[in-house]
Amino acid sequence: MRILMFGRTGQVARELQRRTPVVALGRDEADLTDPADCAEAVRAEAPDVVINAAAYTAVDLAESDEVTAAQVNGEAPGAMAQACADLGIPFIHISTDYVFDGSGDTPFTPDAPTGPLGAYGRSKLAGEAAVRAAGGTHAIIRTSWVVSAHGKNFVKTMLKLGAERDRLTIVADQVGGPTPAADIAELCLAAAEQLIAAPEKSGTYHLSGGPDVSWADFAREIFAQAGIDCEVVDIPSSEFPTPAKRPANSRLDTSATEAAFGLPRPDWRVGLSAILKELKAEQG
Ligand SMILES: NC(=O)C1=CN([C@@H]2O[C@H](COP(=O)(O)OP(=O)(O)OC[C@H]3O[C@@H](n4cnc5c(N)ncnc54)[C@H](OP(=O)(O)O)[C@@H]3O)[C@@H](O)[C@H]2O)C=CC1
Ligand SMILES: Cc1cn([C@H]2C[C@H](O)[C@@H](COP(=O)(O)OP(=O)(O)O[C@H]3O[C@@H](C)C(=O)[C@@H](O)[C@H]3O)O2)c(=O)[nH]c1=O
Ligand SMILES: [Mg+2]
Repeated sequence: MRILMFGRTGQVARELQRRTPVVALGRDEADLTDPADCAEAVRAEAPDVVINAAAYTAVDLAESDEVTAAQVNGEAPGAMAQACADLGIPFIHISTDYVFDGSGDTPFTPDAPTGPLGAYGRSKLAGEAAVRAAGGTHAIIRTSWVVSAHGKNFVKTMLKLGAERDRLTIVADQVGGPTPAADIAELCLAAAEQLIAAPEKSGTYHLSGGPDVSWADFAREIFAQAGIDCEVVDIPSSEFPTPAKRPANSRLDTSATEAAFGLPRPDWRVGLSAILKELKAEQG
């Protein structure tokens, strides 16, 4: 299976490259602010499958830079998907829990109504629509709270802040599933393989780690596993003002993913322990 991937340095992009040979296009080879260039890259490589692991992920920055977010997260995936549809190859795309409005307290199923609260979520929702509109074989994998040993994520932030401070205030009224980038990479590869053989599996799927947890409780588990002595104090989102509003309920129903691809919902506490081990090994 010859895989072309957009993204090289991101969390999911790195985990994919650890698992299998891929042609990975970094920003220098394909800039997602130039959607036509991305489509041309697909046609030039003519692979068996394309995975898009690149995105504009700066949630707060997107509020004041929505034009760029819309190009990178909306138009570029649409152009990639159209090029894939023209070639008759599957397109694997990653989306987010932030397409939902965060209402209620039950997990969102893939067909639940969307309603993004901010510019990042709107741009990702536009990307989903463009991928579907291209009409080709595709998997849109919505995930949440991505963590890994590399790049920017909540685990890395907590390890840094926890070493500097003996007390942190963390929001406790946003609940979701932390998801190791490694598990997303596994699902992308399973989906790529299976969509080639069974294009009728095209559709939108959810993957998040379990159990669902608040950011505050996630921080507590990070400190417990890392052996860091830092008190976590629960606060409401109103006490942590940010440019972008985040959904209170980020729970994703992953049952259809398990049924279609045979991958069980990952336990993020196991993934977290692997991430901490990897970081420790790197520090020597
Ligand atoms: N991070 C998270 O918590 C979540 C992420 N997701 C989704 O998962 C997917 C993977 O996310 P993740 O691995 O965390 O992302 P990262 O933020 O770790 O990496 C993003 C990647 O996109 C690249 N990129 C950004 N802008 C451009 C551009 N204009 N042209 C080319 N490349 C660009 C970055 O390149 P460079 O290094 O050069 O900046 C980087 O390689 C994305 O679709 C994201 O929306 C979904 C839910 C949660
Ligand atoms: C650093 C810090 C954060 N927080 C809160 C802010 C926020 O609600 C929560 C997590 O902060 P982050 O900045 O990591 O969150 P954020 O960047 O919004 O993470 C999101 O990224 C995008 C790309 C996604 O698609 C989402 O699934 C989600 O992972 O923790 C505190 O309450 N106290 C703190 O000291
Ligand atoms: Mg962030």
